[in-house]
Amino acid sequence: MHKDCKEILFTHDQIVKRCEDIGTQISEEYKGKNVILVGLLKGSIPFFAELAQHISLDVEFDFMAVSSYEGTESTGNVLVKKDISNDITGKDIIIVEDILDTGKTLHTVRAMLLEKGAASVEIATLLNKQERRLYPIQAKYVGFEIPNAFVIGYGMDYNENYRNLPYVGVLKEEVYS
Ligand SMILES: O=P(O)(O)OC[C@H]1O[C@H](OP(=O)(O)OP(=O)(O)O)[C@H](O)[C@@H]1O
Ligand code: HPA
Ligand SMILES: [Mg+2]
Repeated sequence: MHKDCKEILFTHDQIVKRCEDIGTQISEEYKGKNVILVGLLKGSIPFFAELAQHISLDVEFDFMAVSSYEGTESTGNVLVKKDISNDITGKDIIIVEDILDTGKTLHTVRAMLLEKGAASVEIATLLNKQERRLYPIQAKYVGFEIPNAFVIGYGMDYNENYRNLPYVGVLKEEVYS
């Protein structure tokens, strides 16, 4: 375990198993539809890559780069650094995200994709931190519910570090306090 990690919440094996479950569910629920998976960079990369391999449908990939966090706090400004590149008019979108925390990011991005003419926009998130929610937004697919702690690994960072850890863990408070 990394020295800055207080405890491991979910191992790599547990995450892969949830990706299998969610991938199977999506494959059944979207049968016959043209789905576009929209990954939010950077945090979603490992979850996106694993989940996509368990979806047995023809799917398109697209990506947005959005960020709003400095350290452990949201700035409240969702900055779009890269927008999607495909036409999504009339398409069924699943946003693939690492974590749903205050909900500001997904609330903002979902509205943007609907504004561009998507037929439907649902959310698949690896983690849901319900206790911190400030915006009315819900994920259709959730890997795991987590308590109110700052987590790292499997794509998630603190000041751009720890994204490459193969597990999800809690960051030691002494690292950021
Ligand atoms: O629900 P919220 O409070 O909006 O928090 C969730 C968002 O915060 C993180 O992104 P971040 O801004 O850190 O960008 P990153 O993916 O590049 O790390 C995370 O990847 C989510 O997109
Ligand atoms: O707990 C978190 N960890 C990493 N990034 C985040 N973005 C929102 N919440 C978190
Ligand atoms: Mg981040």
